[in-house]
Amino acid sequence: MTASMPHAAGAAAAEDPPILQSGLHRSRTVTHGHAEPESEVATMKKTVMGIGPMLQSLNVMNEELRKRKDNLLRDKLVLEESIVTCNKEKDEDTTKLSEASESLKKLKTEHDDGKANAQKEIESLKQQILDRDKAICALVDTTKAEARKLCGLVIWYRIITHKCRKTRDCSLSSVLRVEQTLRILKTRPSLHTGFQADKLIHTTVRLPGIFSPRPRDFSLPNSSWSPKMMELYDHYNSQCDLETEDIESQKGPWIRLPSYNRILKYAKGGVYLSKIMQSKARLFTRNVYQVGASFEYVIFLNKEEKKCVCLFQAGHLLEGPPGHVHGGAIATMIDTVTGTHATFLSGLVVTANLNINYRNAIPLGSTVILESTLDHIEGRKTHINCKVTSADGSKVHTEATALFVSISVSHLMGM
Ligand SMILES: CCCCCCCC/C=C\CCCCCCCC(=O)SCCNC(=O)CCNC(=O)[C@H](O)C(C)(C)COP(=O)(O)OP(=O)(O)OC[C@H]1O[C@@H](n2cnc3c(N)ncnc32)[C@H](O)[C@@H]1OP(=O)(O)O
Repeated sequence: MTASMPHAAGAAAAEDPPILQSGLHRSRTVTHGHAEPESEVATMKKTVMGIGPMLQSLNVMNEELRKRKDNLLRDKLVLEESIVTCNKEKDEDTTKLSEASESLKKLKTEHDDGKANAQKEIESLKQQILDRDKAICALVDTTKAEARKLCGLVIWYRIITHKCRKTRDCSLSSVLRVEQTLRILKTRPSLHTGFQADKLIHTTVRLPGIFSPRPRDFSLPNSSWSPKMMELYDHYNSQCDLETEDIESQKGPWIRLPSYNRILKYAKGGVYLSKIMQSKARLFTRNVYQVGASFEYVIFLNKEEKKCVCLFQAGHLLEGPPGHVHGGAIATMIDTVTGTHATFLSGLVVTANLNINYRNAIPLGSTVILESTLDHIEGRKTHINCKVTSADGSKVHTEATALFVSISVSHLMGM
């Protein structure tokens, strides 16, 4: 029994708090050691008295721990709840994502289908354009005779109507002749390009008297031209061969280009162009009858040097900054001269790009020279340079580069 005592005491010591342990230990020692009992009791009492506050603090600690445990349990519950909510949201998001990717897939399919359809439409339109071009080429190239006949009829019709107007000949035979021509023209196969005999006749009939078969040539000198302008004109004009109907017979280096439609014949391929494009409209620069008021100019072409020179005198209608020429009017002249030049070099063209540097303002009424030179031709593109200088060449007013792109007749008709 005694042998097992220390073991039991040791086990109790392991479970009890340290102060309690030391008190018990001492009482055991006292019992076994036969020490003075009274003092030992007093010590024991003291020890027991000390245990009370210790137990109290232990209770407080215990309470705190319990509270912490409760809090942790509550937090755990909250976390569990939010995990459930998160999982729910995650599920919802996954569903939404799959729905979105589904609709995206649908949209993509629709887009691809639309694109394929558009591509098909583009192809078919391209084909239509090609067919239209082919039809025009067929007419222009293979049935020239037919087209010429058509043009001949138009011209004939114009002459008859003009004669009738002039002589006030309203006789039955004249009316019948006109009617008959009209009928023939209307039965001609019209191209799918807006180039319709009907329209042509309509335009011709309704043109006012000023558009006579002999239009005024605005490139000829008039009373508004300054002495400088006249001097320069004489200089270039003296180097021109006389203009004749047959361009092949013009042997001089310079040609003075008349202002009206007939100049188309000088363009590359223009002899035929001038026949199928019977427009009587003029460049807007030639639409002011009051001499000296707006664009007074003449263009000379040098076939050998492949360049153009334009003598230009700006009138008061072209005022921009006080006393000076408007930049747009200068741009117009540059476009006109380089455009004419490019037409001569490359046939039917349109301006694709025009870059202008205005260096010095041009005084109204002064004479300037626009010199247009070929930079290079690259496929459909004709690059032209242009310089505007004072009449004596001492001052550079403007410098420009222009790009012209060759177009087909059908492009022009469809523009
Ligand atoms: C001299 C003696 C002979 C006398 C003859 C006298 C006859 C007198 C008769 C008349 C005188 C004329 C005097 C007046 C002149 C006035 C002219 C005007 O004011 S014209 C109206 C304003 N211009 C337009 O309205 C064009 C509108 N634009 C178009 O129609 C097109 O955009 C066009 C034709 C320019 C191009 O279209 P696409 O589809 O046919 O060709 P894409 O492939 O786009 O271009 C072809 C090449 O050109 C380039 N290009 C096109 N536009 C460009 C740009 N703006 N800048 C740079 N490059 C461009 C491209 O990059 C392409 O080059 P890559 O073949 O690839 O090397």
